[in-house]
Amino acid sequence: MDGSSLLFDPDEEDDEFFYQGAKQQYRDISKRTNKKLTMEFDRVYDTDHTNENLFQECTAPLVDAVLDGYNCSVFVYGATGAGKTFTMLGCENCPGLTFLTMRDLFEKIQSQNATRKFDVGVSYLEVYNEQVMNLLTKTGPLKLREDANGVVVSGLVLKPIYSAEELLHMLTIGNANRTQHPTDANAESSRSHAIFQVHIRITELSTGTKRSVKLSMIDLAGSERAASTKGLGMRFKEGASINKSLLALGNCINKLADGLKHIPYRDSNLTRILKDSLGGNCRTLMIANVSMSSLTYEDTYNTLKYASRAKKIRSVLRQNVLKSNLPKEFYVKKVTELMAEQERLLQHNKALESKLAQLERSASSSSSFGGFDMQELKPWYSRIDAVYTSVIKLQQCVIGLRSKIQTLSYRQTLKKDFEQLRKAVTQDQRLIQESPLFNA
Ligand SMILES: Nc1ncnc2c1ncn2[C@@H]1O[C@H](COP(=O)(O)OP(=O)(O)OP(=O)(O)O)[C@@H](O)[C@H]1O
Repeated sequence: MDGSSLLFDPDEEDDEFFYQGAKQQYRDISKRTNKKLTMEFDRVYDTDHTNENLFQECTAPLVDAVLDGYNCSVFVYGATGAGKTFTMLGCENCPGLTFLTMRDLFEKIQSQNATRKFDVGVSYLEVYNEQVMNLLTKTGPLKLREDANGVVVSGLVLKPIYSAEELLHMLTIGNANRTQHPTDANAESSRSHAIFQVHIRITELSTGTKRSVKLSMIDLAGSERAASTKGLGMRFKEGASINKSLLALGNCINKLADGLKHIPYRDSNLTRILKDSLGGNCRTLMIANVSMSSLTYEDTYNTLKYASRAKKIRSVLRQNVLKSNLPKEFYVKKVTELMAEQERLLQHNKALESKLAQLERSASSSSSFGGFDMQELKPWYSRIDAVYTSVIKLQQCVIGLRSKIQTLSYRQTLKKDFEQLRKAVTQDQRLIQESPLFNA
């Protein structure tokens, strides 16, 4: 309909039927009434839009967020044949979101090389029939386990990457290993969920601060009704497994949207792996692919319903900062600098205050406010406010740094005590060994 709303199942334009010049009102009782549902989304793209449009508006901002230290995930969801893989991978003339996003990521990394160090590693997994496989090495099934950092894939080794070309090469290898089988709905149907992840460790060269972030691109297998794909045997098992994991995903989305505490991530390996992309510390973009075909009417309706529910999920984001190994001297220097800055601002503030007092004095003695009108005074007031705000911020910073120094001093004292204790013990041991009693 427009850039952010969509009309599902609109009224069809019926040919009007006239009898003897009069329009006839009729209703086909065998026909289901149209749902005519208007749905609101952050953005709706129609058939004129390209993957490049999607990249510019949706995933380019995520690359900036990743480089600012936030985990981000993009996943495509929809009925089989609706265009999920096309959105993610595209074709030669119309590259998909993964290619465009990775190229942008590496360009931005290159432009920041002077001030930051980047260590990049990738993994490419597929969940096929509930089994987790490594698409880069064609190995598996891999086990999932949970630790303090969340769900971990046992035995998964990240492949270090040094250029955008290498990264795209890995993507090609993984795609070639992905499980695909023809269905009636799609000749090249992806029968597994594919999860491409780029893990980046960012080190700020000036401060040594480290951040570890993750960008995940997830191409889900298509939802399908068994009847619509006429799957038999293995294909039926595949379809059932896909639907089971998508059902588990739908349940998690519903519960997260309702703000519930217990989310059944453990119901499938797909939801276990996506745990931090759905409800964790992650900015998540969900792309719902829908087709205009009436063959996928129910699937399209379900996809849109899930997308509407997913829009309600709110997560709390934290920047991923790892501890920095900075010496105590760094903090001492920083405090000294901040205190000098604070002193300068205080002096500046005093000067502004006395200027203001002078103006107020002349204002009280004359109606013209000492030659200034109120409009001229306003900027001075806001400058004073701004200086006060800066002073307060600096004071908070100084307090934080002082407490860090105290902790470091305390640690140093403990270290010294420990050292003395160790020496004393060594000496005692030596005395014992040298004693005649010990040698007897
Ligand atoms: N925007 C598009 N422009 C041109 N071709 C498209 C577009 N979207 C999809 N297609 C074509 O439609 C077919 C099905 O698309 P695709 O494989 O991406 O569907 P899918 O949702 O990933 O399906 P499945 O879940 O079965 O894997 C492919 O041949 C693809 O090239």
